[in-house]
Amino acid sequence: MAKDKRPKSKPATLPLAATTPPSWPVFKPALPVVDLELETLVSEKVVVLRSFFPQKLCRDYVAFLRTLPLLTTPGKPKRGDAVRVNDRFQIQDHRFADRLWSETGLKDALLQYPDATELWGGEIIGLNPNIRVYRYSPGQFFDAHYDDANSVTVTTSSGEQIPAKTTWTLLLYLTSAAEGCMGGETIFYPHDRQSPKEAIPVSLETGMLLLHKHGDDCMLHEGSEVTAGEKWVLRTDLCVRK
Ligand SMILES: O=C(O)CCC(=O)C(=O)O
Ligand SMILES: [Fe+2]
Repeated sequence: MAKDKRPKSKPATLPLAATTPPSWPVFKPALPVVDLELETLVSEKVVVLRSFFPQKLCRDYVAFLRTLPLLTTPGKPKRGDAVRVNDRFQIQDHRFADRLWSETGLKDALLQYPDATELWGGEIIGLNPNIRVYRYSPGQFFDAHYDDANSVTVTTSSGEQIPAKTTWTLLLYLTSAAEGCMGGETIFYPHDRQSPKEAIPVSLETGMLLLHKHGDDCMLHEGSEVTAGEKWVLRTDLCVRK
């Protein structure tokens, strides 16, 4: 199958992953700070929630994330993997995934969507416990690739473990031009080729959460090169019951 040869965003290999969840800062002020409204950028493929995190909370998060042991991605990827040059931290943390899901207004905002089950690819139950933090400094980028759907277990706040699969990628931008970060747009290519004419760039916006459909319906996309400042992103995925 041709699709299997597509460059993928690969999970970091396990020996590089941290094992003790960090003490993520509390969500202060209490979230959400605005009425969360889904804005569609590409029909059925890319949506955003602006001001998901207020600017102050983003600042607190970046200050905290700086203290984590981020690892620079080795330059040369394995065949079939996308070139990703950034610093990252990865942790399995179902408690933080659940906080992001149920203590921020995210769950309610996504469930409110009129055709929620159809749009999200099933019954949404939470976020992927595989939490990733990216820092891109000037010259760093994430080359064009597709994100895979994965099988995961979602642990709810009551401790229930639910077999799930990921359907959409979640990116939370913690910096933007407002903090001096230039470049770093997430760029989507609807026709499987990196054509500048067809590019749909999404500019960084501090506190904006972006969701894009992944798996078989994933659009080719890249994190373009950062040219000044730092781009900080939290990454997880939306999960549906399997
Ligand atoms: O950093 C970005 O803008 C894109 C990140 C991405 O594509 C990924 O995490 O798979
Ligand atoms: Fe991606």
